[in-house]
Amino acid sequence: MPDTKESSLSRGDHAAALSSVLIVDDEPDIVELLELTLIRMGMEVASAMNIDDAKIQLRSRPFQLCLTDMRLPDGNGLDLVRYIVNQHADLPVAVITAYGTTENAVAALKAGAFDYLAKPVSLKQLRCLIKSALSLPPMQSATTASDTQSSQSTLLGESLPMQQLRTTIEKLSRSQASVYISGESGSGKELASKLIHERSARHGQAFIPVNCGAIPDSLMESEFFGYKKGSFTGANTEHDGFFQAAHGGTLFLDEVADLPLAMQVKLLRVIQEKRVRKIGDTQERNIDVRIISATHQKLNECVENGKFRQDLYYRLNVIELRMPPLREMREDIPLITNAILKKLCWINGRTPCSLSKEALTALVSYDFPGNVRELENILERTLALCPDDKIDRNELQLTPMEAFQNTTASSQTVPADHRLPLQDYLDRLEKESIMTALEKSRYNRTAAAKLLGITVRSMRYRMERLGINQEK
Ligand SMILES: Nc1ncnc2c1ncn2[C@@H]1O[C@H](COP(=O)(O)OP(=O)(O)OP(=O)(O)O)[C@@H](O)[C@H]1O
Repeated sequence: MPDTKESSLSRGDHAAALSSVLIVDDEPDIVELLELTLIRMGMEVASAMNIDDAKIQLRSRPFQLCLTDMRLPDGNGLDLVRYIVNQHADLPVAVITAYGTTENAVAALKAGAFDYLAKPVSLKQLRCLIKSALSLPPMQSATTASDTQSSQSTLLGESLPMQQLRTTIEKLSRSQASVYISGESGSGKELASKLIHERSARHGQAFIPVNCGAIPDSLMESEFFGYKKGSFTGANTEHDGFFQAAHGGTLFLDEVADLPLAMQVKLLRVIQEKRVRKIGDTQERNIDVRIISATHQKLNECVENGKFRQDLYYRLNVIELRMPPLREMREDIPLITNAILKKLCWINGRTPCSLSKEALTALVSYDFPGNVRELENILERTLALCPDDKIDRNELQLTPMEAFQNTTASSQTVPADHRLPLQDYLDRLEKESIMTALEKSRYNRTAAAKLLGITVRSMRYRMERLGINQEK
């Protein structure tokens, strides 16, 4: 028989009474402690001694959270996590691990656990975990991009890789684990990280994106950790860093491979201790931040050649999400193109435009080294130069090599256009300017971008598009 206990509640606590928690543990003392705490928080509590009993209870009624020990008489807590992820995908499950066994915690997070608590269980952490788990939004079907979200915050595409990606995002949004997003420039890493945040229990809190490659080394520490008034010349007021700004929410570390080694050590410490000390402060303060990181570089190679610390890599890469390049989802190009065109026409107050059949064929055959961002740039440039509402293939001005590499027999009837050599010429000029700026700035991309009057992001995109080696 399931053992169910309810708290006696005042009227005001009624909403909380609807939340019920299943505790799975065979140690009566721990069960009692958890029960007492949860009942005091206004929860309804049921407990199970083993995995079989837990499964029976899970089938018999809905729960809003499951807390399970890792070592159970008839199996491992991980087995229960996997069962819940498969059979009750909407139910967050947290594991309780023995002191110092971080491998178990990481394995549970990888298997889909929402979070973990280390023994001895801190009641403060337990309350925090419960609050987060209960504020998770209901799970969405991830097969199609949600109609309720604007295309700006939706990963568009109906191809298999895109459907799988959305399913994975939906799953890992329901976890507190650190996520590392790999993928080429412009493939939607930042967009994916925003979606993870929006679909997570942290959705009401801040999402702070940080481009690690754009912060001068001398400002790194104060930008990340903040400073107290008077801690250095020019510190006229107290200042919050990225960690304080993201407290309760998500910190997105874009281009994390660009962090200098000295900063990597400091970051690792903050992530491990979950505490931050502002520059000039005497005290460390608790910080609750979920970290999502990304880079277009191969982070494992950066570890191998000593540019990135292995211990930090393991901390950040609990779960890896790979963004497919646009050329691996060619069937999505028409859909994404139309969505971008629609948005651009609307922003510019133009009547809706469309592409000719040949133009669309050319786009679908193009390799897009700069991925969706490059597609956006191509369409923006085309709209600026094309007054008509029908866009032809030659008006797209695709880079010749790639544009003609994969063309079909039918598209070869399109006459050569004088604008293609012009594009070549412009590319050459652009490449020369970038090379000069890079040489002047000793290959510091941030400084070079400043010299050219463009953003670091735009600089990176242009370097990639023009095949300029970034590793110098
Ligand atoms: N599947 C997609 N559907 C709709 N828009 C997309 C998709 N993928 C990317 N985008 C759009 O492409 C642009 C680039 O995306 P984003 O900035 O997330 O890429 P990134 O991988 O973080 O790039 P970088 O490596 O340069 O930082 C954004 O405007 C984003 O909204």
